[in-house]
Amino acid sequence: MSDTREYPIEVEGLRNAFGEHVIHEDLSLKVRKGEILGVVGGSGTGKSVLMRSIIGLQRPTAGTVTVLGHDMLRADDEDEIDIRSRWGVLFQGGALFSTLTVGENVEVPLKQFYPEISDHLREEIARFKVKLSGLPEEAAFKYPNELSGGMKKRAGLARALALDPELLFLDEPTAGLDPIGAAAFDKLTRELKETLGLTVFLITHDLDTLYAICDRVAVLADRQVIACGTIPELLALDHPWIQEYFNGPRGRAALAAKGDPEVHPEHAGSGLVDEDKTERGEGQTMDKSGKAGA
Ligand SMILES: Nc1ncnc2c1ncn2[C@@H]1O[C@H](COP(=O)(O)OP(=O)(O)OP(=O)(O)O)[C@@H](O)[C@H]1O
Repeated sequence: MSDTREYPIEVEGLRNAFGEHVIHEDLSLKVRKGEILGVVGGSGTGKSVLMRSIIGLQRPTAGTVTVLGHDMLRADDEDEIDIRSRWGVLFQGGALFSTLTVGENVEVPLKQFYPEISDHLREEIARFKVKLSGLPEEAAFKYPNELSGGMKKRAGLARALALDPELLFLDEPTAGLDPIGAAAFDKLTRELKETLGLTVFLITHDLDTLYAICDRVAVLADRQVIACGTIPELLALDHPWIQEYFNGPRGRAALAAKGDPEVHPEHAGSGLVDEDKTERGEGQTMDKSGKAGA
């Protein structure tokens, strides 16, 4: 059964370090059910490490990560299998097995999590996911090296969707795609989110993607999520990185392509303040620089 909690992903007080190199310190983030959350930040700020911490590929040195109500750092094997079967991940570059066809790649998680499914049904499901990802059906029989960059991304997406996930993690899905291919991938992501009711954690450097499909954007800097909100909300902050990013020449071009980012009614009230904490009287306020204060 699908999860009904408001925040399927909750990260609190996260610390990640490689030796002396501290990547995250007291980082907190909540992802709302049904949203596409864009995650941005300069190169090396730890966007991928954050994603890896959430999906259990990176063990933090402190903090808690709760996914679909499960404490990821203390989950037993059974819990872990359950949670892993409820998310799909598209890694940078697609991470397809080069010796398997696209269809066989999509079958991998099906075999792993549902070994009892018959070969015939598994192949049918894989072909359906290939089509769902916007590839022609015959792409299921091709090997990754026979595909264009855009097709590889879609093949990776088909595999991420294999288990009908509730959560979808996308690490720079439009990197390396031409603008038309990138826009088509964005549209597909949005459509899939809406039709399948997905919650999407999307790491990107692509401003067009942020404007086109993200409901909110989390900004990583100074080892933390320094702000999280709609683009209009972020634009109201005068943090230097945020201003340079969204109001620099590329940001303005992306904005012009999209039109004025008015606050959508569904975003009203989705402020930068942690509403739950406010209710509990322990709210953080955000000063205009986007820094969380007491
Ligand atoms: N396994 C690892 N061992 C040591 N250092 C690592 C490891 N993984 C990541 N790092 C370091 O952690 C920092 C954050 O890396 P990460 O890949 O999360 O950055 P990012 O924000 O995703 O960057 P980019 O936008 O360039 O992809 C980098 O300095 C990186 O070198």
